[in-house]
Amino acid sequence: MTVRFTKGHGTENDFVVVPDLDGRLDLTAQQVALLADRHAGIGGDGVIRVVPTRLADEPDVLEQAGAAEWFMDYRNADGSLAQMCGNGTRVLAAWLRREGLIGDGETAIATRAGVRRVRFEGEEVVTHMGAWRLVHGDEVAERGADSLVHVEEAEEIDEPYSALSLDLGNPHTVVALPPEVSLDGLDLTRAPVVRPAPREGSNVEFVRVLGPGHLAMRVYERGVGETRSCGTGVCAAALAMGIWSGAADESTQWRVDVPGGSLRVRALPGREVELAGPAVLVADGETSLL
Ligand SMILES: N[C@@H](CCC[C@H](N)C(=O)O)C(=O)O
Repeated sequence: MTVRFTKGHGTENDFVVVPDLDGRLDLTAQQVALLADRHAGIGGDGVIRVVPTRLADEPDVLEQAGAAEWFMDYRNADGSLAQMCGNGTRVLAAWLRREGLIGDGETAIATRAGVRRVRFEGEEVVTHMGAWRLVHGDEVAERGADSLVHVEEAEEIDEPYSALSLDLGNPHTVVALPPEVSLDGLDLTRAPVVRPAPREGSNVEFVRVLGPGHLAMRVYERGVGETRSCGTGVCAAALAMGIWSGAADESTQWRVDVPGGSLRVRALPGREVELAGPAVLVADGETSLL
């Protein structure tokens, strides 16, 4: 079977966008992994199947059909499902606009984490990322943010870093690197170990403060490995920094530099957050699915 695809990226977090406008494409995990394979397939950190929300086969998504015409069916490169992808929402919106399926105004996109609103602002695309929450909220309030979650860079390195777990629709664990540890020097060829182990796994972000409201971040994405950017991860990193400094609930803004570029994060009142950055459509083609 042959499918149409577009390769796109947001700060070099890259995706294979596969339109499924009549909702007939039942992508298996193996097919996704092959599409995402950088040697044997098209290559990407994830695959985005674009499907009308009313044709989605997941009840929680179908419920969003009245609010959002299009569903971002996001899969990680290993074929696993993910609830949300911040960079993916911008690339999907750029693709929908180019295809004439949406206009220039704000659009709503259904995701497994609920509806996300996306708008175009000049060269940038801005996503309202919805509500965020602290995973260990009550304990953080009682015991402070530092001692609850630990991350080891890899299994055999036994110097854990203190971390904070946040839910952005998908799970994140953020480490503020101690000053003596080099962000560039981290070995992210293997998955960092999070303790206690989150039930559904976690994306892990390592962060360094570069200046007021300015961070640098590297990320190990669940279901992928190290990627050059992660939109939900950038939001989690900025918010964690805000929590550690006591400013996450205010209208604070951050610039977060990642290996693939730079993104802007704005904390909104009511524990919501917004992400802004580029979206690039690189190439179009056809490929066969085995
Ligand atoms: N890169 C994405 C997040 C993709 C999903 C993630 N790997 C997960 O499994 O939660 C982003 O830009 O947010």
